[in-house]
Amino acid sequence: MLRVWVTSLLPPIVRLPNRAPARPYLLYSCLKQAERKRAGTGSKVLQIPGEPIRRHFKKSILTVLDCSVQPVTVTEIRQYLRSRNISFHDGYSCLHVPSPFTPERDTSLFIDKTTGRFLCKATLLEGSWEDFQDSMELLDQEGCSYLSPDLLASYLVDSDSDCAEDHVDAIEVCRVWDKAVWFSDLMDEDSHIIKSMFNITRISNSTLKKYGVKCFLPSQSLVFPWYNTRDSRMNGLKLVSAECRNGTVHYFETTYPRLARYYNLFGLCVTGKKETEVVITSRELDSLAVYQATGVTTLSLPRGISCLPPVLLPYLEQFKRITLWLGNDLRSWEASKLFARKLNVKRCSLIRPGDKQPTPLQAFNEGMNLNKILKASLPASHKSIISFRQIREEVFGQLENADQIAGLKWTRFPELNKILKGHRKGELTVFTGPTGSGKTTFISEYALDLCMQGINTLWGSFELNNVRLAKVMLTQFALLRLEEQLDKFDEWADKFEDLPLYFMTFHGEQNIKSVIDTMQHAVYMYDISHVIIDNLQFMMGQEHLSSDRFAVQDFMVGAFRKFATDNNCHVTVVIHPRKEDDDKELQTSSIFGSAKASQEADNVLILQDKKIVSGPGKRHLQVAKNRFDGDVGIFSLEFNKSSLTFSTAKSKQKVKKINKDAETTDPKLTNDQPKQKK
Ligand SMILES: Nc1ncnc2c1ncn2[C@@H]1O[C@H](COP(=O)(O)OP(=O)(O)OP(=O)(O)O)[C@@H](O)[C@H]1O
Repeated sequence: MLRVWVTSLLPPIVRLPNRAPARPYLLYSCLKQAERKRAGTGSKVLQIPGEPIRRHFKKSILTVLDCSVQPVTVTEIRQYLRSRNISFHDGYSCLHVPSPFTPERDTSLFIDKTTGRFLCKATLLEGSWEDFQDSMELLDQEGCSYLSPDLLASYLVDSDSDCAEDHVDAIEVCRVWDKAVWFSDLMDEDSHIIKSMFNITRISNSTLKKYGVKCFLPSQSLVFPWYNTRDSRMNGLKLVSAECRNGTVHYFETTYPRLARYYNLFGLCVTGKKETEVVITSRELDSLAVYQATGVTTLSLPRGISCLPPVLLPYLEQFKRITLWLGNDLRSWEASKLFARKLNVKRCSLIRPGDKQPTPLQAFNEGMNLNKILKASLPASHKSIISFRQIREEVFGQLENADQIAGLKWTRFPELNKILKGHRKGELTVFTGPTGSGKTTFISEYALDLCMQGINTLWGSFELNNVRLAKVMLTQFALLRLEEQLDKFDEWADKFEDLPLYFMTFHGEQNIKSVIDTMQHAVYMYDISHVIIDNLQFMMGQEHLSSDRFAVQDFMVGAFRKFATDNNCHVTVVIHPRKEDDDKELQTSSIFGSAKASQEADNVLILQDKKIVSGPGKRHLQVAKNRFDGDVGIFSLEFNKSSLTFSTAKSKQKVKKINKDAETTDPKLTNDQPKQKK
């Protein structure tokens, strides 16, 4: 089965005046002749964004990672290409290959070195590594020189629900674009008011026009178009509106299509094919500022610092030098380091946030010399041995931004912020609690809270199936008993769908290697920064039954620790305790096989439900280890059965410091076999 994403093979649904929308059509092909002969290639590594996944929900609610395909390495890809005498050029993030979809067979096809996914820039056909191999087989079978659109079209089937969604989007794009006006056509006074709202009074009308930015007067929004690189038709647009509340201006973005399917590298339509240097920013207005101040080629990312979708990498292959200037806070700095790895650090340099290096628009508005800031960018590649001089600025940045270093704060668990200080990238959190005490329910809300603040989250729920987990999360998200208010389902499900939330399809016993491979893949594809594993017992596997289970557990905790550090990604692992003693609360030593493993975790959280609990439903959350600043403590949680949430109890009990030395080890500990929930 070949699944490809085509933006241009079918006629557009609605035509815009002059420019026709070419919204991506999600197509499923039935390449019966090219049935896979190779074993294990029947399913996909990843769900294509926007694809309808769960039929029993009205709309697709889960973005699922299907983990059944073996990851491909760049060596295997190269070997395959050589074995078929396909010439290729080794690019920065992709291999450049002659496209089997164009008669010219020019090198317009890009194969991602990490995932094997391909994109043909000439036809905008997209697919997996298996799809590419199938296409090559089909080429042989058909005995033709290339796979023409006519030939492919006969194998392609539309996805009705996406077409319907595309149709609605295209109408809206058309309506907004038609009504929007150029700044040069506005009265000076109107133009000034709107520019002031967005702090762009210094951006000229000609810069705005060059980049196709219009103004949509009914909502006083800026309109950023998304043009198709192939034929300059319109794929969609982004509307940015400003609203003043309590003296502060808030900005809101709406995209067509919805954000998960919005892949606009803004500025690409005005970028020359021969340009070799580019500045990448996180906001369209920053790109306008950089361009106007310096004249350099500049692009901005479709979803800011939250992700760099690999599907965009082929468009950046032409650049020999990339400067990432993503913002003026720590999260932007973290994102620029992460994105540089995807882009290939050798060609990247980064602008470090600081007083003298604010966001591009701010720097431009303050009359700073942007060329000078660009010149001061730091190479992203670093040697393994460095001197303090090289990291001195970074140390200063950490001290200067102490609050940001402490991590993202939970909005629903202020007590947790008091003890743990926040959620930080690259850490490993181990979470335990007695059987059936509400571990999954709590950790679901704990992760949802962060996800709602923009933390790209990947769930590995091996015990509870994804539909049941999503039902819990959706209830916690809506803070409503949705089964009694089904009429509100769509409203909440629509909002829920926009969260950067992904699920692995694993269920039941799993092998740690395939789980780690999938996590690695998800980090690359979706810039995941928080992975939740619920729970570790499901990775113990049959092969380990004879060996010491605690040693195996230690090994796995070590593997997650390494993953968290290597990928600067937070991993939260749920672990069942060893034998529980009804009279005693759990402690760190109730969890692990050995002290070595407890050293691996940065944070240890325990959901307590025994001695210190007075009423039904009451729980306490104990922070038993906190490597960041050593503070440990405990606070009470109250369970709300209708919203399935653990709001922090408003009791007088303050955060209590716990004496770590009081912990003892229970020598009579036994294994706790995992049970799978239906
Ligand atoms: N504090 C609570 N009071 C009462 N019921 C709760 C509480 N917390 C969770 N529940 C309910 O208890 C059930 C089990 O919760 P959950 O699956 O989160 O527990 P768990 O600790 O993950 O279980 P297991 O040990 O089997 O993994 C769910 O139906 C949940 O709604």
